[in-house]
Amino acid sequence: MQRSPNNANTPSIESSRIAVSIGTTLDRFIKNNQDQFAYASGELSQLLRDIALASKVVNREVNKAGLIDIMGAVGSQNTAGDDQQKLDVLANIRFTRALTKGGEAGALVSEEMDSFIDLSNDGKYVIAIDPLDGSSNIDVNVSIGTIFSVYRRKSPVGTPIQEEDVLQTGDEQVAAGYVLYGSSTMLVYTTGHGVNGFTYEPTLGEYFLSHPDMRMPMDGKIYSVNEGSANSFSEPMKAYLQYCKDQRYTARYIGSLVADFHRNMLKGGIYIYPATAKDPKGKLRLIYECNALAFVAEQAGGAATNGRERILSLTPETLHQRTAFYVGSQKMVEKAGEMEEAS
Ligand SMILES: O=P(O)(O)OC[C@H]1O[C@](O)(COP(=O)(O)O)[C@@H](O)[C@@H]1O
Ligand SMILES: [Mg+2]
Ligand SMILES: [Mg+2]
Repeated sequence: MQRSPNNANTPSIESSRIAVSIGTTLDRFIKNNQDQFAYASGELSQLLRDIALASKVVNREVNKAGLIDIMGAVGSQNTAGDDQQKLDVLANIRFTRALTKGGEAGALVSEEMDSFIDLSNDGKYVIAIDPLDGSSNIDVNVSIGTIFSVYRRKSPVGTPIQEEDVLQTGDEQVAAGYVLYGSSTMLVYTTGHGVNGFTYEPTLGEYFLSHPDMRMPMDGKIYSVNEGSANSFSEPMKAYLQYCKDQRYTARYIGSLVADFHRNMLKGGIYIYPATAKDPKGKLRLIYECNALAFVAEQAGGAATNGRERILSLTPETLHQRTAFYVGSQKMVEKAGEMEEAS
């Protein structure tokens, strides 16, 4: 690690992708890397700031979940048929409000909203969001997250939002990432120029660069699968699970996609939510869960498939479409794919 010439104590990393100092604020990092934002007109970077701001508000509520009345369900269900938790609804309000206020977003797609919102403004971007990921873990104080994808609208600004604007392939994302509300709160994102992670410092109310140029190990020894549904897995999936055990891999499953993904990105591993009897098309949603993490994974040197095809190449047909999801270290995703292909 080089030492920056003008401040011997500040570690700095020079790489072909970025020039940063650990401890750079998110705002400063965005400013310094404006050229990484497609079209570089400031709108996309402002969108990212709006997402960061909303995540700070949600973080504040998550941190005191046991003290304030945001535990439990609200009594309604979302399109996926999940019981909406109070924090699902609250997080959806916070992100919708922040993204609507900014004016850069022209449309919003959310797990917690049946159809997309056309903001009828001059916003050039379409945001797809899972406001609160890992809802089953809210009341038990286990890490949860937020997942977001940003697309550029295709229809002309000032005209109604069309299906083509909200049903884009993952390869068309211009930015994507997640927020992890864990022992610390982190925001991790990519704009197609590598992946960077920022840790939230609550007393200063700022995100600081803590994980520059994140790389996912090519191989790993961790597998994350809900084995409780294993009886209804396909034969190739059962075979891959047995292969993981024969290799003496470690089983780790938090039940919050963002948290399982983040761990495997740092340590090397694979997360799989395959097709099951209960969810024959898989459980996770292509547009606001899988596309974002697939973009981050690939940008960090990992891979993401539905068992056979690249997630980012899939063309969605409906907003809340589900898919089987295999994501993580390249060699592990390839191995699982080979076993699928062999069947
Ligand atoms: O309880 P299961 O079937 O293992 O499913 C857990 C998965 O479902 C999810 O909770 C779905 O996400 P939401 O909480 O946003 O609906 C993922 O975070 C998690 O990986
Ligand atoms: Mg989710
Ligand atoms: Mg959710």
